[in-house]
Amino acid sequence: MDLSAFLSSPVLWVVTIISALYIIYKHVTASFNYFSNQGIPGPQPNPIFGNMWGIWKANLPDYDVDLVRNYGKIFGYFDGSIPNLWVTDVDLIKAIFIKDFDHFVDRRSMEIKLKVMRKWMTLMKGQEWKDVRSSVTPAFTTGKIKRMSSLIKDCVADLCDRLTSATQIEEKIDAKLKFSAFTMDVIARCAFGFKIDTIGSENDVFIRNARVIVNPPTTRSPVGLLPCKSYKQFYFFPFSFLNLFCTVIFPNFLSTFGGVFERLFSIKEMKFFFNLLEDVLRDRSQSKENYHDFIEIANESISEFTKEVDGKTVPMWTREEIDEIIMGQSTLFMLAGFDTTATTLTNTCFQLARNPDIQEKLYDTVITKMEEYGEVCHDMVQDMPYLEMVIQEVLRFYPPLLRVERQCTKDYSYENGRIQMKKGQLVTVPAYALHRMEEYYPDPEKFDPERWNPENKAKRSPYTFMAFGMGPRNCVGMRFAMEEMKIAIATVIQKFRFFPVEETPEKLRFDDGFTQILQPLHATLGIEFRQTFSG
Ligand code: HEM
Repeated sequence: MDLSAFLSSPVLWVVTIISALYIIYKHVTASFNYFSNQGIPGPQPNPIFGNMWGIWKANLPDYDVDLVRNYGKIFGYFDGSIPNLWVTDVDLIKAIFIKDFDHFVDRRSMEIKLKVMRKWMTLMKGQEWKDVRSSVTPAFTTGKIKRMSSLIKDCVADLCDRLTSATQIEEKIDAKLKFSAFTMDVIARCAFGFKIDTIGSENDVFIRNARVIVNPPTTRSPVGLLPCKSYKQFYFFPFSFLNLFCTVIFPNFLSTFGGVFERLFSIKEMKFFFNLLEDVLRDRSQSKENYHDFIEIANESISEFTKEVDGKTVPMWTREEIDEIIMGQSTLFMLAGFDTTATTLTNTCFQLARNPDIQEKLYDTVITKMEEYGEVCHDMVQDMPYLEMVIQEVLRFYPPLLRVERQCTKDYSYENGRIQMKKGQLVTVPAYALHRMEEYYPDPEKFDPERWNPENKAKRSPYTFMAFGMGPRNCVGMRFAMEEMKIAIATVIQKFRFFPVEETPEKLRFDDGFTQILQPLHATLGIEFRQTFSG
């Protein structure tokens, strides 16, 4: 047989294809004994997709609860070929997130080199993340947040005007829409130094651009996620189909072709916000005015961050780097702080409508504190333990981010080698499922703020609550979010009463799809003005 006949022979083709398939199969399943070799249980993975086949058919919160129920507190899962240890054991959570954090500094993320976005704290890794986080953290101390509280109060006053109009028109509201408009207003004023003139209007240029960025198309169809405006999935927890494909099934794809994907981010809506911030920073460099917003406060804290060079203390960042870090965190503020906060406010009002006794108790505490403080303000909401208990219970019941993730950054051994983790493997704490474990929260489907009174709280490990994550890489905006939510709830509850109407569901349902941020559906609530309110 001559060479060309040999090369075109059907037998050779069949043998080649079978061999190639065998090699691919071996490659994609090579890690599948990673957990079983250590005696760690878990669902059986499939080639290519690991355990992720079919997640788009499931409602993620229920999916996570079922997995934990079926496989226990520590089990192995495969994101494609990447081993991912799911943990709801409090000792192991403590070890990973606090004690041995230096082995778990990063989250899984793609590398972005594009200006501004490369400074998004959620995506950064290693030492660079530590430096940026350390310089931005002082902007979120209680004192600094108190400075921003007057801006939040202005936004709450506008929210109350819009709710008052709603009581006059229909006596019911789409709570998610109303609170989304409010949180967008807060972000515009605090993070962009911008006042939205017509909140809720499609014609407002800020809202129009923001909507594209914060409302990615979530759908059950993987193809529907391809347009890639779904930053949320990218920057937090890679779950869009494209991301699933790239980071999970072919983990090296993004680092190799990351540049192509960067361009997908660089859409005109994102540029609108960069340009806006550039203008604000330019104007402010020549202004002596005080603004009391995040831009001003972050500028102070980042500029004050120093390093040692040749025994001398010098500024850590150049002016250009400071501007880039501010712009990065301000745009991230919108991505990380918009939906999480709007969703929690919506869920709080839903629970208050469904639990009138809790709503009345909260109302009474607000009225009592009003007598002491005269107005809803930073000091008043800091002095309202019951308000804090209600919000904590809402966050337990519905943590807006379903899962908290870390990537192992250097090999790790837990309990003398009982569990071995290799660099690159993932760790997931399924916050929603953790918060529904009977062992930690008896009768978990009961909404009960009393779980958070000092006596009950002291009986529980702090590692059973992961709504804001945990440890040095927890939510940097937690104090800001709590301040915003407390001022909003205390003010709104003092003026309005929420109640269920025909459209109000018995239990909140959440959007299906890949997104890991809970999206409440049909949160229609009745609302009425409180007769007793004299303000
Ligand atoms: C109810 C509101 C919020 C919730 C439930 C929430 C929750 C979370 C969670 C679970 C994480 C991951 C933490 C971890 O990995 O341990 C996180 C990270 C983060 N959040 Fe929030 N968040 C909220 C509001 C905000 C706000 C208002 C901002 C901005 C001011 C913000 C900025 C961030 C940033 C920048 C990170 C990444 C931190 C880092 O990588 O160092 N969040 N958040």
